[in-house]
Amino acid sequence: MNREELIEATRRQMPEKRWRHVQGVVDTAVELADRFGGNRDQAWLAALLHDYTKAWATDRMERILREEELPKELLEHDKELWHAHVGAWVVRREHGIDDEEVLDAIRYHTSGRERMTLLDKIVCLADYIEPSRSFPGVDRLRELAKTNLDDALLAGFDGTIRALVEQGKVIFPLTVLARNDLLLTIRSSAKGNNK
Ligand SMILES: Nc1ncnc2c1ncn2[C@@H]1O[C@H](COP(=O)(O)OP(=O)(O)O)[C@@H](O)[C@H]1O
Repeated sequence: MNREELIEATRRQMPEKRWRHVQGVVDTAVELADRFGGNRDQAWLAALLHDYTKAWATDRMERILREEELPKELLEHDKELWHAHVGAWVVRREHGIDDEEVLDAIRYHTSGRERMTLLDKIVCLADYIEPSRSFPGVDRLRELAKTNLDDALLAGFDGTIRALVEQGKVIFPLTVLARNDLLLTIRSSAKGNNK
């Protein structure tokens, strides 16, 4: 399958508004890859496929989550988180995507994880700041993203965690682990710079 066919197959999975979001994430992820020394082909592919099953019916995703080798604890958490792992599984199966770094960036684009790779960070941050996103604080993230990937992503996770607490929602713990890990990385690199 060539690039155009993959684009078309992805576009068919979702309504127009979500497709515009995906296009924004693709453009932003490639920009971030150029800015921070990431691989632009992997950034393009992971961003294109990151929301592949986002618009699928919940029961379709649930069936895959239950029947395939996917983390069962997701079933206890917000359904919003399911499409990331299910999407990675589906694009491997349907399109033969076998680049594990790309698949991980898809799997962890919503929750984050500890020790995120550069590609994970690029896709996750692009998802927060692509041009059609509007939420309180998004402009601050865009500003931070001009110079510092980790600072911008940390601010993104902080905002997500804060919003989930304010809404009284259960927090999928990987986001807290991702946030703590980033914070410690930022602090230790600041100490290193002061030596
Ligand atoms: N750790 C978490 N626990 C629970 N819900 C979360 C967590 N992280 C993100 N979410 C929720 O997942 C959703 C992600 O939505 P959105 O960013 O539109 O999806 P996508 O990342 O696929 O583009 C938001 O509703 C957000 O509150």
